[in-house]
Amino acid sequence: MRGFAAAPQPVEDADHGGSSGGSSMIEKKGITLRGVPLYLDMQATTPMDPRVIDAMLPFMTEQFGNPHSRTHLYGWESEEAVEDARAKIARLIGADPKEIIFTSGATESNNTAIKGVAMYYKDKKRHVITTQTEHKCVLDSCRWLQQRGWDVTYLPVRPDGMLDMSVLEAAIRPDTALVSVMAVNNEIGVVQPISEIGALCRSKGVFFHTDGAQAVGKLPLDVNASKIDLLSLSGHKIYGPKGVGALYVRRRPRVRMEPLMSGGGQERGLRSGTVPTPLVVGLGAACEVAARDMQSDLAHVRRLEERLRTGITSQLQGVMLNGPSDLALRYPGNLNLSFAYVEGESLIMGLKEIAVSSGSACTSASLEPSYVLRALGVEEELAHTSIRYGMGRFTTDAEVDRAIDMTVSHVNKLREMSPLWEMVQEGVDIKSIQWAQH
Ligand SMILES: Cc1ncc(COP(=O)(O)O)c(C=O)c1O
Ligand code: FES
Repeated sequence: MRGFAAAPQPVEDADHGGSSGGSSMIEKKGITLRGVPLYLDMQATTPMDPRVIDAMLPFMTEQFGNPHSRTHLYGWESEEAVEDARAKIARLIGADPKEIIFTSGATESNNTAIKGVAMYYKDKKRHVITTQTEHKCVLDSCRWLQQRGWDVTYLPVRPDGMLDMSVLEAAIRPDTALVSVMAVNNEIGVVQPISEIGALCRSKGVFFHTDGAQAVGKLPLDVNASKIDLLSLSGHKIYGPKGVGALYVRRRPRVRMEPLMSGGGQERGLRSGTVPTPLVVGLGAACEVAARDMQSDLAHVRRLEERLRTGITSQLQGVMLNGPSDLALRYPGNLNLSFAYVEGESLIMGLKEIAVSSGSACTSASLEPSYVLRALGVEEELAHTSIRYGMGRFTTDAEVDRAIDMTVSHVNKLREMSPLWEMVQEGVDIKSIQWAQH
């Protein structure tokens, strides 16, 4: 991680001549690690930027007032800080501050947008459209509606993860209330054609919601230019705190919705509950920094992605990219690769010294590999050996180089033990083999 003291420092392992003396063993969940793993999982969460922590601290100490207290200075200064944060979030996405609702994160924003809009318009419109590759919280919110009598269309995507505009257009009906399509996919980084979707939805009189958890603060996004009616964002994906997010709700043309939370009527009645000043201030600071640093952050992850991808593919055959290869269509901080001729579980277990995410089911309770990769048509074996490398603002060249070394040496080691790999080396066409059924 570069530059900042608060960012977690990787512990170099002895094999790579590290200087930080990280030979101490860590025992966790039955796995022995040689030190703190190298963190390349920025889609899961990001470390807080020290500038964000600095902004938050006063609101966890002296300035602890309830922002809704109207009768004293403690309340007034908290309210001022909350409104300042709201303006910073609005500025990042080209919105009016009045259109920003604070929530606990993108999960709540997505639930509120989808269920809230569908319930408000339920008498006239009972159809919702989304895609098969959305985040679980979007898919589950849609299932929730289905169980209560709504009709939901889950659109397929192309093999690179992109939504086909003609498929979307054909799915829109007179009773469609909402289209929900994420801006950037969390597993494969594909960037959906948000402006085209917005224009189509506006022309058909359908509201357009986008889950911007992986996009806001990382790629330029403007709610008016892209005709977005509702947008979800999350603090902890953009170097801000966990447990806070926001929902943008358009005022003109006005989007109406039922609140999911009953109570004191805060946030224009759409989200009752005391607004958590320190978290909201942190989100505001994260958005301000993101707006300022977006171009340099992007250039940084573009360079790292190129280094990582070419570093791995120049040394290994049989590596498949999941998602678009065109970097105009993929957020470069996300590189998702599948490794042929290795066994999924051994690959994941062997790479425990790098904190990455996997499309394999080894890491979860389900036995199915990633539904996102399956929706792209990735073969089951390759879905099992997929690794998502997530890079960000604080990722360094040295970390990427270690990830390349570890990946290459581990994949080579597994392939040396693989009879399948031996056959491939000998020129046998694996697909032509009749495997014994059992
Ligand atoms: C695309 C996407 N949507 C929603 C979420 C949920 O965000 P939060 O953790 O803020 O609830 C995530 C995070 O995993 C995500 O990647
Ligand atoms: S690799 Fe573990 S379940 Fe597929």
